[in-house]
Amino acid sequence: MANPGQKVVLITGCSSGIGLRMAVMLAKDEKQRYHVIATMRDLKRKDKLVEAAGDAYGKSLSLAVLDVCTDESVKQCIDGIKNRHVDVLINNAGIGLVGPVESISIAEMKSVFETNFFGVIRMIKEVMPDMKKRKGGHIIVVSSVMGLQGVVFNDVYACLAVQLLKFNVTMSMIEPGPVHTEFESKMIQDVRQKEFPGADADTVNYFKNVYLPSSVDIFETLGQTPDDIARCTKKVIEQGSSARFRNLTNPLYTPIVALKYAEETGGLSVHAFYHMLFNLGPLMHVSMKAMQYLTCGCLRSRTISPN
Ligand SMILES: NC(=O)C1=CN([C@@H]2O[C@H](COP(=O)(O)OP(=O)(O)OC[C@H]3O[C@@H](n4cnc5c(N)ncnc54)[C@H](OP(=O)(O)O)[C@@H]3O)[C@@H](O)[C@H]2O)C=CC1
Ligand SMILES: CC1=C(/C=C/C(C)=C/C=C/C(C)=C/C=O)C(C)(C)CCC1
Repeated sequence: MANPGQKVVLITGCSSGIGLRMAVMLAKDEKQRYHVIATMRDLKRKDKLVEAAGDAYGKSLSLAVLDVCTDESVKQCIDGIKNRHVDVLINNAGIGLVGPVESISIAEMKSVFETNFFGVIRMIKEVMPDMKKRKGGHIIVVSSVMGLQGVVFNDVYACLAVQLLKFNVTMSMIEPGPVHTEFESKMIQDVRQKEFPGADADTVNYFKNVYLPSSVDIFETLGQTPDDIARCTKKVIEQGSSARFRNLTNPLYTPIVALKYAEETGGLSVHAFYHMLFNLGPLMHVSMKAMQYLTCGCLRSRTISPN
């Protein structure tokens, strides 16, 4: 149970990766400011978290079952918290899916939306009304640099941020680029097992032999650790109501995002990505470094640095 003065932080998807490291970092806060409710859909996967939490387990860190895809599971978890009081909600649970669109079934795509989109909405619907009543709270969404392309989602989040300001509830997006977690290994394993039915040989070839090696290269050159993302998120929590809405975590990735805003038709980013992927190939990470150099690191200040 939280001590008086401690903020109750609920995190989804804590069995691995970013959620696990956030839970541990906040529970071990040197000033003991947080009580973390680390949730996961299957408690059989708790061992890594319990081990990493050490002494904090059972004190500033407690465990609860929560599957973001089920209304009942979400309700049961929140009802199980004293006064349903959550100060900081961190929506972290999420799954990835790569591959040519024609080879992916609608059911598979729906499962991504069910987790990454409706999972977040489900959590917000359950927790936000109490925050509005209390006139305080912070909702954090671990989104992605890839989310910056998804205008529809961003509109929904932006609208919520404006409305919530009126109730003193802060909304923040954390937008990491590649991070070394199970996300990456699950993606590679998934691709190995699949045959991509419905996609033509050229598409499968570009996907497997051009995109995937480049993607692995990008993870190697730019990849952050889940601790980096946890540190950024801790900073955002500590900024309270002055926290920014968008928080890019990776200064090396900012030039890529900047292209999108530098030229409003989208032509610049489409052609730059095409060139990087199909013409530069193995030299791509050199061009990423060059872009960083050309922007003189001045975009660094536009990120929430983990350091
Ligand atoms: N790694 C990366 O490069 C990046 C990741 N992100 C985002 O960061 C977040 C965390 O991912 P990351 O730590 O990297 O990946 P991991 O695969 O290591 O962790 C994902 C976590 O989400 C959980 N999860 C999946 N489905 C559900 C569900 N229905 N209910 C509750 N929990 C669920 C998983 O639990 P289980 O063990 O039960 O499967 C796991 O604990 C995701 O939202 C992802 O989209 C954003 C940018 C980059
Ligand atoms: C191949 C390739 C790219 C790959 C980017 C990757 C692989 C980003 C991964 C982000 C992740 C994993 C986000 C998770 O939500 C760039 C840099 C766009 C440049 C063009 C070629």
